[in-house]
Amino acid sequence: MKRTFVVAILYGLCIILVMTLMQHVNISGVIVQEGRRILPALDVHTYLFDQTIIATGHRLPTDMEESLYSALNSSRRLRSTNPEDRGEALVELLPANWSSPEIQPWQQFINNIHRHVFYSEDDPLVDEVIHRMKSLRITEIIVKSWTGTEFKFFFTLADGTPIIAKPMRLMINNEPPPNMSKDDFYERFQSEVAAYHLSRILKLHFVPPVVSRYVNLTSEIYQLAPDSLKKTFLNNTNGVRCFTGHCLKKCDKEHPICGHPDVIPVSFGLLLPDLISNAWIPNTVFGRTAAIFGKRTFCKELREEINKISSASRSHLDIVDINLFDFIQGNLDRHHYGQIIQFGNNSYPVLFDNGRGFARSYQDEFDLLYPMYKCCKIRQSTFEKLMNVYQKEGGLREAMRRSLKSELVHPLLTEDQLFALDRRLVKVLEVIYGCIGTNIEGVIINDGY
Ligand SMILES: Nc1ncnc2c1ncn2[C@@H]1O[C@H](COP(=O)(O)OP(=O)(O)OP(=O)(O)O)[C@@H](O)[C@H]1O
Ligand SMILES: [Mn+2]
Repeated sequence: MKRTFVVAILYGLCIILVMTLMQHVNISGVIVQEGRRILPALDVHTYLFDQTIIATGHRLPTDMEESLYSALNSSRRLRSTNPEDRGEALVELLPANWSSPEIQPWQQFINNIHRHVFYSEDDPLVDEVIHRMKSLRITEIIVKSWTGTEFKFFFTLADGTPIIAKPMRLMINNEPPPNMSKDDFYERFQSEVAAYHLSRILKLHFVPPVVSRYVNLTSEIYQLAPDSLKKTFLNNTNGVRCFTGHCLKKCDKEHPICGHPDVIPVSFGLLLPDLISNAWIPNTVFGRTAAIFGKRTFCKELREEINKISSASRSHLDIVDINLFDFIQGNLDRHHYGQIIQFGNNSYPVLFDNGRGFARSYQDEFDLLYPMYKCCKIRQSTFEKLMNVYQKEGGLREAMRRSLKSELVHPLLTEDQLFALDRRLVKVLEVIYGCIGTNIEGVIINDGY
């Protein structure tokens, strides 16, 4: 009897010991937080990566929030150790005529690109370039032999600013249905503009300036169009002006590009002429290959893939930035990593082609977060930027709404798309929270950028 009692006591003590240990030990390598509400790792995985589970919350639970603020404070100490290195300016690597005194703002913008800083948030030049892109007359329409898949215009504005322009194909509330492949859906000019605003709000400056404008297909396009483009204009029906243009996909009479009746909204992106090379991004980088999910060597393979794209030591953290940027805008179409030729493959990425962002506001593309979830590294400045936006009154959604007010075309996003932004920001922060645990320095990295 006495023996059974002792065994029972010992057994009970063992259970208490194991339970205490479990609170402190990160069994799965994913979540560690003493005394806080924790989801078991397996559930976190399902929660994050099962496409059918969509969080409805736009705020973090209070305990997670507190924990992230405290991680932010600790990580600020990491920051001061390594001041930002801009690297050399592009003007130093361009031919001498780029530094003549008469150059226009768009050329100054290009000159002022640095190896490690595309443009600075407070640079008045950016606003001047944008102002001109919105207001200057189109003086030339160029037909390019390389035009990607869908139709686009190439314009020169009155001060020489080169523009890559995508006309409206669909209203922004026309989202791809659940089972449609991304390649079968149209690009939307609204997404090009909104993605630029998003990059400015998040202060992840890798998207060149893009604005929206109304263009008259008769007076601004037909009058100036080269013959090859003019020939694709269709007969006016009830005054509605349509053309097909030339491109690989959807440039035929079944998919005409039409004005209302001859005015059409268009995105104007600043074209960086002869400055860009494009590296193909393999699927591993987006967590998009199901075969590697859960593989122990995932992060090693990811690093190898990234090294093939860029030799820059910053590139792993750049990829994390790109992925979370694409996750927040719901863009599954990132396939290239733009690099400034003059900097070789050692600089930040330049992200063009956001035409398939803001795609499914009702769905979150968790695959894109897989590399961050799995390798658990994020740049300190990015973490800080995300937290700053999270703390803003009205969140990312209101910041975006305010920013888009400066555009000439409305609406560029729907309410659902604006709401999705905060939901996804919260998801990104949850993944970071899951990574940090007690290992702030191992997860939040200050690489000086
Ligand atoms: N602002 C820019 N400055 C310089 N080059 C650009 C710019 N925007 C796009 N490009 C170049 O033009 C190519 C095609 O543009 P974009 O990717 O937007 O078209 P797309 O029709 O979506 O092409 P794809 O079908 O390949 O996705 C880009 O890969 C890039 O090389
Ligand atoms: Mn594209």
